[in-house]
Amino acid sequence: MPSVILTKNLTKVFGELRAVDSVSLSVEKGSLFGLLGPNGSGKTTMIRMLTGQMRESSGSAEILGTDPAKEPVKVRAAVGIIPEQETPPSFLTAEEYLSFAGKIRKIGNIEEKSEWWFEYLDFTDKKDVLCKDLSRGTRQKLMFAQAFLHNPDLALIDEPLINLDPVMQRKVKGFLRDYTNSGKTIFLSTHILEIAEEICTDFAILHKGKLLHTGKVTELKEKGIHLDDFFMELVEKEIADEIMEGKGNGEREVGEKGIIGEKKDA
Ligand SMILES: Nc1ncnc2c1ncn2[C@@H]1O[C@H](COP(=O)(O)OP(=O)(O)OP(=O)(O)O)[C@@H](O)[C@H]1O
Repeated sequence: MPSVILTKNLTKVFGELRAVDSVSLSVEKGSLFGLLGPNGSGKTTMIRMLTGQMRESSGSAEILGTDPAKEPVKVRAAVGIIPEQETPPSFLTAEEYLSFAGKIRKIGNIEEKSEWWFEYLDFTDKKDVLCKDLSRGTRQKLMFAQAFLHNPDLALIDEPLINLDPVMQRKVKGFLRDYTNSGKTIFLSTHILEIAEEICTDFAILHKGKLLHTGKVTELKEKGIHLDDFFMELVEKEIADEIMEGKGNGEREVGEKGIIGEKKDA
């Protein structure tokens, strides 16, 4: 399978902090890829670099064959993006915002497509409401619609389900699964492990900017391991290694009852 996202030693440094630290990963076409990590582990910084919103300090990335640092506008035109802080312009109504997003992306039949999204995500009654007066969940629906309006080959979405009610979450999860089953790719950042386990095909775990593991969700399922147990043990082991500074030798054995075994190369 070809890679739609490829990073090599991608790094972002803020002063003394290595927010993303030499991350090399590959995301295959058609995958629903979950980027998992605790608060502050570097997920949003990764997405910002991959979408050309932020330049890397070192290393490189390729998105659909394009370097987002060199051609950010080309990358942003091709992909769908839901940024972490959803902020549709406050002075536009929901309908005006989708129309504006459609014009920027030069999408035909924008009224018809917007109508479909209003109905699909069940917020037709809010289309004339100013974005500033929308609830957080409705703003998230709007950001979701704008990201998928042009049917992108790749969407990078940062915590897209967090403000949605259970009924809407189920609908969006189904949409994401169908979307990737049709050959498109989703790169999803979340710290809700249950959602990742339920819908993702592949996952990567970030901790303090470092890639601790990448793998397939089915591999864990076949071994009867829950993603949250795997995640907790891996992150706790990393923290223990940090405390026992200098002791780590690259092995990640976690004792008799450990589920991780040894560290897999990223
Ligand atoms: N512009 C910035 N300047 C300085 N530090 C930053 C900046 N952006 C992010 N950071 C720091 O980089 C680290 C990674 O932040 P990031 O937002 O990427 O994490 P995250 O995994 O998305 O977190 P969360 O799950 O809480 O949203 C954090 O320590 C954060 O404070």
